[in-house]
This record gives sequence, C-alpha cells and structure tokens, in this order.
Amino acid sequence: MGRGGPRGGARGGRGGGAGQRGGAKVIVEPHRHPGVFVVRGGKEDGIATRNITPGESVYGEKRVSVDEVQTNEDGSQTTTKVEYRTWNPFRSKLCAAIAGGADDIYMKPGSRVLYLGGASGTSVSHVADLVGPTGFVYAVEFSSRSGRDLVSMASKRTNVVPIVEDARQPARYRMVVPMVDVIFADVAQPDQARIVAMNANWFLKAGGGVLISIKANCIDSTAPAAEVFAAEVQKMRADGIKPKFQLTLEPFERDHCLVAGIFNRTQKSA
Ligand SMILES: C[S@@+](CC[C@H](N)C(=O)[O-])C[C@H]1O[C@@H](n2cnc3c(N)ncnc32)[C@H](O)[C@@H]1O
Repeated sequence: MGRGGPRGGARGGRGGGAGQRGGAKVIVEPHRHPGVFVVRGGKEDGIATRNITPGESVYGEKRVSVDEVQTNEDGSQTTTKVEYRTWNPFRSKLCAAIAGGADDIYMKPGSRVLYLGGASGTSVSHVADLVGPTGFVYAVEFSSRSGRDLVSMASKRTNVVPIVEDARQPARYRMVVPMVDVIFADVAQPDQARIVAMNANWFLKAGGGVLISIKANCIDSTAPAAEVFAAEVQKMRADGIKPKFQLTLEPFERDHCLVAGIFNRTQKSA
C-alpha cells in the first residue's frame, strides 16, 4: 500500500465466486443503500453484504470473493480480496424489503441498530456486515434456544450485542443499549406495535427510523391483511411514529408487509 493509505472506497470489483468450480466471473456493485451490495454474474442478480468475518458463513450462505482495486494517494494501486455473503430475501424480511424496493432502511455503515426478534441471528449477521466495524447491532431475542445461536454468532462479531431478554421489558437491557439510529422489529407478536413504541421511547433518537415487519395473521387471523396493516399503521401514529412508506414483502413472504416510519420523541409515551 502506498503512503497515505487508500483513497476512495472500493466501487465494486471482479472475481470468482468463493468455492465455485471453474471460477465463474462475478461483479459486485454497491446497492443504492450504503452497506448493501449487488452481486451480478450468476444465474440472477443477488443482494449481499461485505463479510465482517471473512472465511466464515453463518448459516451456509454462499460467499463471493472479488478483487478490489484502490488508488493510493501517490497514484499507485493496491488490489485486495474482499468477501461478500449472499443475503437471501426468502430468509430475511429486511432483505425482502430491500429487494422489494424499500425507499429507506435508515441504517448504513456506522449506524447503531436495535433489532427486536433476532432469532438465531441469520439476518442480524447481515445487519452486522451492513453497519460494519464502526456500527453496532443490539439484538434482542427471548427464546433461549435461538438465543444460544445468536450468542454464538455474536461471539465472532464484535459489533453484535446479543440480548436474550423479552423485548416487552426494555428496562432490563437499558444498561447495554445506548441511543440508537433505527429500530428494526420482527417479533411476530400481536402487540408488536406496543413493543416497538416502548423500545423507541427508551432507546430511539428523535428523528430515528423504525422498520416493522408485520405478519397479518399474527395480529388478527380473521381480518383481511390490508385492514390489519392499516390498523398497525394507526397504532404507530398514535405512538409518535410518523409512517413514511409501506411495502408488501411478497413474493418472498406471504401476507407480510414492512412499515417504515420516523420517531418523534415529543409525542405521547407508551
Ligand atoms: C419471525 S422470527 C424473527 C426472524 C429474524 N428476524 C430473521 O429474519 O432471522 C420472530 C422472533 O421473535 C422472537 N420474539 C417473539 N416475541 C419476542 C419478545 N417479546 N421478545 C424478544 N423476542 C421475541 C421469537 O422468539 C422469534 O425468534
């Protein structure tokens, strides 16, 4: 590397898929959401994140390694291998929302994310890649079984703080969670809107983003999905979260939608 270190970020690169026979050429390009990437050159384009722990998969996902060329301040060039992990929209609501064209995800490299319903950490691990080494993901999961996998995944990622607790009891983890930039919620509970509001009041900065994955039949299995979503949006409004956009997670998840909003701390508390 030349004096002064690399200038400018990697703007995509070419290389062979890690472990792919014949070294099929792939290109990785930045997605419009910073920290998210698009892998082109396989059968079809895919979404990926830059692996914060190169050499390791978390749940058997494919890894793609590319050469990236950076120009140093003295004009010389340095080539480095960079590894990406493919992110499957059928296995992650956040990825499904990105693939479906979400306007904003309110997170980028360096962000602090409170993730409610972390399960075993598959999506959380991609969020950890997305926010990178200067960001943090605080992942809350109340099942001790899933929590074990979450803790194990986090043991290899210093930017993931696993919290095996009930998201209805934010006071229990107030000592480990600072103010965050965004809350992503996927707890699949009928009182999810209330859970989000409570956590927002404890931890979300004013003007912070809220992303809620809603599974219609977890809230009300008798009403039409569109009515359930509209009622959830009303609850968010009442709790000081101004809805910004809503999108279906079809075809990746049936009867799910993602609702996004901005939190306004001056509104009534939960
Ligand atoms: C639909 S799954 C989440 C999947 C995960 N977001 C992913 O993409 O891999 C919902 C998770 O929320 C957890 N959960 C439900 N209620 C919770 C609560 N009150 N506090 C914490 N976790 C909860 C469940 O145990 C389950 O693991």
